[in-house]
Amino acid sequence: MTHRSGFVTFVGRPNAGKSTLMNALVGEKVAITSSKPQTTRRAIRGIVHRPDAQVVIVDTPGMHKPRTLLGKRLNAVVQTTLGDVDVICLCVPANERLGPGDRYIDQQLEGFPDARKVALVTKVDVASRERVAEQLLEISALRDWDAVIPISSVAGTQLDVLLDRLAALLPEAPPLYDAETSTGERLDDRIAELIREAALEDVRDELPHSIIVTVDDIVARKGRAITDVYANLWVERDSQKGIVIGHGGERLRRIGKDARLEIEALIGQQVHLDLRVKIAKEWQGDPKLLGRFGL
Ligand SMILES: Nc1nc2c(ncn2[C@@H]2O[C@H](COP(=O)(O)OP(=O)(O)OP(=O)(O)O)[C@@H](O)[C@H]2O)c(=O)[nH]1
Repeated sequence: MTHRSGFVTFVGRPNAGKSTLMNALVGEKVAITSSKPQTTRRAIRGIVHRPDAQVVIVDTPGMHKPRTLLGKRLNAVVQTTLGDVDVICLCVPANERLGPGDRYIDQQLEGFPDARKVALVTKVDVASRERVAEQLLEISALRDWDAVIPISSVAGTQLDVLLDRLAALLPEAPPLYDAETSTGERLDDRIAELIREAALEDVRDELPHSIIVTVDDIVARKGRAITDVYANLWVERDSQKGIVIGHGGERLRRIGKDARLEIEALIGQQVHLDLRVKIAKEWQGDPKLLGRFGL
């Protein structure tokens, strides 16, 4: 049997469902997701193992016109990723009309002539059959795709069809990762992301973009099945600190508890989470701070 392996990435507007799709294909939460746009900040790898193929999925931030230095850096992450992959899938949600944002991203794909290109109409579970059909026609008109596939990550619709197509588009090569590996992410980065996810779901408006999480230390307690995690949740301004902490510390406790449960599920052990809220003044526009945060 021939074995294929290679890299696939999903591009699309913020909130198109890219991270959710990667998790559904990998079968594990390797990327956090949220209803807030621009959740993904790094190129996160998730690995799908099959007997005949290994599909390495690189999740990228959503592509958009940048407004901050952070936005510019996120776009740069996307550009670098696209230059390195075998297949690029453009994701367009079925429940939103194809717009200038999608066309802009489609045009960007011209810069990567060597990659195979697939169009995905996502979230078909929340659109009528007519709408899905319409969207398939519109996206088909954009270019000569290697495949056009309607899918739903939430309902699990056509994910097997998608994986078959992706595997077939990859070059013949031996596996790149060993069979146990589901992600290229480090444990501290995964934990920081789980804390950020818990915080994102709990705050409104522009605050999600201002939040970043760092992990100082992960320490297994001697002789006990419990791990101490020391983490910081950074915001940009004093007023935001108050919002995250909440009335009498209520919101921070809730975020901490939600995050702790997710971290426990990840490491399979009881966790004590020490979470501090700190201020990194206007970090989204500060090159030094962005560098310190690894962005
Ligand atoms: N109904 C439905 N909702 C979905 C589906 N896929 C994703 N979503 C929802 O759409 C929202 C955005 O999903 P994400 O996977 O975070 O989107 P993304 O494209 O990675 O977003 P960015 O990180 O902002 O680029 C979340 O609330 C998901 O639950 C789907 O197949 N069906």
